[in-house]
Amino acid sequence: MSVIEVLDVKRTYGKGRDAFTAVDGVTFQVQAGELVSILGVNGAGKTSLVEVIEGLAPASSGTVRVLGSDPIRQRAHVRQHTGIMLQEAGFAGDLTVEETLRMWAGTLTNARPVDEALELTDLTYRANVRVKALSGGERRRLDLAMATLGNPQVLFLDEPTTGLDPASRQRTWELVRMMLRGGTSVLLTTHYLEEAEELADRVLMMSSGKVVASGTVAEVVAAQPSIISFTDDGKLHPNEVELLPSVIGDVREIRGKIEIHSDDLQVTLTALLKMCEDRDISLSDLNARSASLEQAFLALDNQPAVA
Ligand SMILES: Nc1ncnc2c1ncn2[C@@H]1O[C@H](COP(=O)(O)OP(=O)(O)OP(=O)(O)O)[C@@H](O)[C@H]1O
Repeated sequence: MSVIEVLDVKRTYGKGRDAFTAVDGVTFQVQAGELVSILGVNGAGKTSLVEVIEGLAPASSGTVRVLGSDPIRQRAHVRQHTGIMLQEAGFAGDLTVEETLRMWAGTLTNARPVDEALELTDLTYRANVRVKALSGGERRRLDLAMATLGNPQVLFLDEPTTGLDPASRQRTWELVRMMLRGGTSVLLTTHYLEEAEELADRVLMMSSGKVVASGTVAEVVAAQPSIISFTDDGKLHPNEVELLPSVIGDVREIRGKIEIHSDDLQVTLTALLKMCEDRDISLSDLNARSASLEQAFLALDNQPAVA
């Protein structure tokens, strides 16, 4: 049994002529210990979908099961095993960080020690500070400490690292990986594509309420070309560059820099370097990179739905 099962879910706002379908027939599953990341431009329908899975709003049609239960009708059972980190959490500003965590721990059946939660989110040194005095990033870390305090089987993370410095972001990713190793299933929404590349077992790209691509990062990125760019001081003719093996599309010149796309990075790069070696041409600013999730994201947005 999947931990999260979403079957043909639709969510429509308003009625009649004003009706607007924000989620339009989405189906997917999340297995135990798996992290699935939902990606999409602003307004794609991510929050509208995740709210339904969290049991915060009903679907207009379709079914959702979390740990085999309906997240609205069997809310008590589902909530007991779920951690939710929303974009904006409402904390009592006058409580300290530690008091906030202790109060929350008191409501949970399987809470980790508060000291451990502080340590894992790097908040030990802020334990006695009132919540209203925390910086934005520290507040975000407190959100994460609260969401993971009960060792949940299912964890919802909505933009968990927005506003975090690079070191705190790494710590957050470590904590998420630790939860995954412990068997927690995670549903992550993020605009930070490197975060999805780092953490996601599978990604789900949404556009206009529909899923337009899904699979592992490697699968979603596979259709995109690799990119090689360099400066050659005009020694190579665009035609001969275009004829290198596995080059696809036109050769582009951007501010004196040549950019080529390849569907086999190793083959094209080897041939390019051989040609330069034979003719004693030195390339400056040489850069070669495989396709990124960001490239796939930009290419896939506005494409017709596949699921
Ligand atoms: N209460 C509402 N009433 C009417 N339309 C809504 C409502 N909430 C959201 N929408 C619309 O539904 C669409 C999807 O919104 P949603 O917030 O789910 O997108 P999102 O992918 O989470 O965007 P973002 O990345 O900006 O958070 C948007 O066009 C939005 O304007």
